[in-house]
Amino acid sequence: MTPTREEREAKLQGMGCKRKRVEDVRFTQGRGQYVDDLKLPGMLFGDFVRSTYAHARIKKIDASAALALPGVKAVLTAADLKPLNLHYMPTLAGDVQAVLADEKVLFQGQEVAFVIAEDRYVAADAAELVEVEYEELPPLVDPFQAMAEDAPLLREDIKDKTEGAHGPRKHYNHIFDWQIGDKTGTDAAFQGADVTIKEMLSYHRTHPSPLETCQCVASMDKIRGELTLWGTFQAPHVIRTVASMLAGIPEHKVHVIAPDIGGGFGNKVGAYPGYICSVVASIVLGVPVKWVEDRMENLSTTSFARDYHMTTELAATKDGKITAMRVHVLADHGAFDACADPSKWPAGFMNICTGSYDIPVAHLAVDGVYTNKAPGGVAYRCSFRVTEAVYAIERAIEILAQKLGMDSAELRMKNFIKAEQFPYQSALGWEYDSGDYHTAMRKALDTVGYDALRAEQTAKRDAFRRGETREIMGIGISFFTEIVGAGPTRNCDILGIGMFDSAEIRIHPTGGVIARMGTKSQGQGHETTYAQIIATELGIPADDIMIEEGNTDTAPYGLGTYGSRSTPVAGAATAVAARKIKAKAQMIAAHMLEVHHDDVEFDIDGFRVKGLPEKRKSMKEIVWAAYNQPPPNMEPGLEAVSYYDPPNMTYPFGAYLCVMDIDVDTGVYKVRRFYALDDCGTRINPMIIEGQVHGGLTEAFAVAMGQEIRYDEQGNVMGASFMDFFLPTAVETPVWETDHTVTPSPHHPIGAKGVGESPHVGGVPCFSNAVNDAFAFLGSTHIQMPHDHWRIWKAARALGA
Ligand code: PCD
Ligand SMILES: [Cu+]
Repeated sequence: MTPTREEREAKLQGMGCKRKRVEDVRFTQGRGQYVDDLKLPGMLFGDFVRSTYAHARIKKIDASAALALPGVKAVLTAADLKPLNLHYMPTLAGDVQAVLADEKVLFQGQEVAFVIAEDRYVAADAAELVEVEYEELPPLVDPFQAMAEDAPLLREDIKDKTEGAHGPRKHYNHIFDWQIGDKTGTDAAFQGADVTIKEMLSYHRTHPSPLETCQCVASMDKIRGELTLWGTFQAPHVIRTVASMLAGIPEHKVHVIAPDIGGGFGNKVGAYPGYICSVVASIVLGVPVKWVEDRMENLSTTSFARDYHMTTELAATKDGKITAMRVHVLADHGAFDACADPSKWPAGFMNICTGSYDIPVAHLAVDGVYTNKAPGGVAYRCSFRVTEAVYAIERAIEILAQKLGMDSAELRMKNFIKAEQFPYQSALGWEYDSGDYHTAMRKALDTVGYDALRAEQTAKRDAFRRGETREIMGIGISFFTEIVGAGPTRNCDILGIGMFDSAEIRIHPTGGVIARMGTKSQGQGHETTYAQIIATELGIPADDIMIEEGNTDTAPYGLGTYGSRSTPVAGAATAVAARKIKAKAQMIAAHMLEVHHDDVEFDIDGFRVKGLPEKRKSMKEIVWAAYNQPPPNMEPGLEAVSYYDPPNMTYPFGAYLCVMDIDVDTGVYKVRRFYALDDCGTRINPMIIEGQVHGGLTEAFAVAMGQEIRYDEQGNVMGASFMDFFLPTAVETPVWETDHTVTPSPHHPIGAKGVGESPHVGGVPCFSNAVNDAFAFLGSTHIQMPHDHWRIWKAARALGA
C-alpha cells in the first residue's frame, strides 16, 4: 500500500512536530560528554588564589610554601603574565580586564594567582598556601556613590583615560554615558502632560547559575604549534578568535571544541581569566591543563546579571493615552566592563523599553559605573538587557494605571501598537517586524477569566478591610515584546565580526545528512530542531539528519548561542542552505524525469512533474543520482553552506498573567495560577517550546521571588552558595499553563522568532506586578524585588497591614 500524504509527512518529523529530543537519549542515560569528562594523559589541574578583599593593594605574593607542596608544578602571578602582555585581556565591551590582579584587587574573589598541580585537590591545597599580603583600600559598593567627588578611585590602570569605549567619561569611576531618543521633545511632552509618574525601579544583581560551572581544558602541542581548547563555550568561534589574538597563535592552528554543555543561560558567553591562565599554563608546561570552577567561584566571580537602577517616567493624558517616556539608568558593571553586548550597544537593547506600546516620543540615558564587585552584567536568559527594559515599562504601566485609577489591562489595550501598524518604527529606533498584541491580550484575559478575578480581588480587599481575612490577592499582568536575533551585521558585531550565523549541510549518497552550525546548544535541543527544519525543507526524515555543533574545525564560522539568536539567525541559515540544495535537487529530478526544471514541483519528500503526480522521484533517488549520475555539466555531490545576515531582529511577544495569594502576617505567598501566552512566530517544535517556557518561567520565578547576589558594606559577597542563593526545586515551582498565538516574522525564511528568553523577560515583571498589585490598595506604588517572604512581610508591616 502506498503511504498517504499524511503518513509521508509524519515520517519526516519536520517543522511543527512534537519530535522527541534526540539528545536526551544520551543525557538521560548519563552518557553526555562534558568538559570534566575529558581526561588526557599527563593532564594537570589549575586552581585560583582569589582575593579575600573587595578593594586592596597587593603588597607581596609569596608562593614558596605552595611550590614546596609535593605535586605542585607552578604558580602563575601577574608578574609572570606581564612579559607576555597577558596580565590584562580585552573585554567584549571595549574595556580591559585583569587576568591576574596587577598590583591591586578590585572585587572579592578576583583572580590573584593560578596554581597548577597534579590533581585538583593538591591544586586547591596549594592555593591555600599562597600568601598574599594586602593593604586594604576603602571599598565602593553602592553604585549611587560611584561618581561622588570623594569616591575611591578603582581603576588606576585607566585613571587618565578621558574617553571610554562609548564617549567621554564624566568621572574616574564612570564607564560610559549612552543616550538615545529625542530629549527636547520628551522633556516638552512631560511639561505639558496631564498625568506623570516617576519611580526608581531597581533590578537587583543575580546570577544564571547553570548546573555545570564554567570550565576548560587547554592543550598546547608545541611540535605542531597547535592549541586545542575544550570548554563550556556558548560561542566557540568567538573564543577561538580571542584565543588566537591573545596567544599569538594563527587562528587555523587554534581548535576550539565545546562538547555537551550543562546549561549556559548566558554565563558561558564571555572569556574568563581561567581560560587564559589554562592556555598560558599549557604553553609553559607543555601538557594539558584543566580548570573547573566550583559553585562558589561560579556564583561570585563569573558573569552576574542585571544590577540596573532605572528611574522610569511616563507621561499620559487624563484618559490614559501615553504621550512620552523618559528613563535614566544607573548601571553597575562591577570592576571591569565585561558585558558581552554587540559592540555598538553598551546597554544592550535597553532601548526596547517603550515595550509593546505606541509611545510617540521617548528618551533613554544610561550611565555605566565601576564598583568593587565582580564584572559581567550581561547574561541570564536575556543577554541584551531586554529583561530590564521590559521590567521598567511593565512596572511603569501598573504604576500609571494606579495613578489614573484605570484597570491596567485596559490601559495596555489602549496603548498597544495596533496590528496594522507593523512594521512599526519605535521612538527609540527599532523596527518591530510583526505583532498582534490585542488578539494575544484578549485571548489571555478570556482564558483566565480576568473580570471574575478582579471581582474576587475586590471582594477579598473588602473582607481584609473588615478584618475578616489576613490574606490579600494580587493579579500580575505583563505584556512583553522581546527583541532577539542579533543581528544584522550593519549594527551588530562582536570584536568587529558581524553577527551573522551559519549552517553547512552535506547529504551523503545513501541519504544520510550531516549539518553543522556556528551555534552551540547548551540544552535547548538544537540537534532535534535544526533537523526538523531540514526535514521539511528537503523532504528527508529528521531521523536521517545529524546535527553537529561546537567544533570550530568542522563548523562554519558563527557567533554562537545566546540572545535567543539561534532560531532567528542560524535557523534561517539552515533553511537557506537547505533551499540551495533543494534547487540543485530540482535540476537533478528534472533531468531524471526528462522534463524542464520549471515543470517539476516539490512534493513532501521528492519532486513530481506538474500535473502528472505519479511521475515523481523521491529525495532518496535524487540524492543517489547526485553522486551516481548527475546531469551533464553539473558537479556531483549535494551540499551547501549559508552565512545568513538577518535583515532585522525578530520581535516575539507574549501576554502573561499571575494570580498570587499573600498572607500578610508571614509574608508567605502562593502562586495560585500562572498563565503564559507566547507568540514566537512559526513554531518548529511545540514540545521544545513548552519546555523552554517552563524553564524560563522557573528562572523568572526564582529571580523575582528571591535570587540575589548581595554585597555587604565591605564588599563581601553574601549570596555565593546555594545555601543563600535561591534555587527553586519542583517543590516551590508553580504549575505553568502555556498557550500561544502565531504571528510569523515576515523577513525570516520560515517565519520563526526566538523563544528561549521570552518566558524570563515576561515572567519577572509578571511576578513582581502580582506582588505589587496585591499591596496597591494599601497605598503602595512600588516594592523592590526580590520578593522573598521576609521582604514581603517587611513591606506588609511598613504599610501597616
Ligand atoms: N519558533 C521557535 C523558536 C525556538 N524553537 C526552539 O526552542 C529552542 C530555543 O530557541 P531560541 O529561542 O532560538 O534560542 P537559542 O538561541 O537556541 O538558545 C538561547 C536561549 O536558550 C535558553 N534556553 C535554555 N535552555 C536550556 N535547556 N539550557 C540553557 O542554557 C538555555 N539558555 C537559555 C538562554 S539564556 Mo542567554 O545565553 O542569557 O542570552 S539566550 C538563551 C531551540 O531548540 C529552538 O529550536 C522552536 O522550536 N520554535
Ligand atoms: Cu532578550
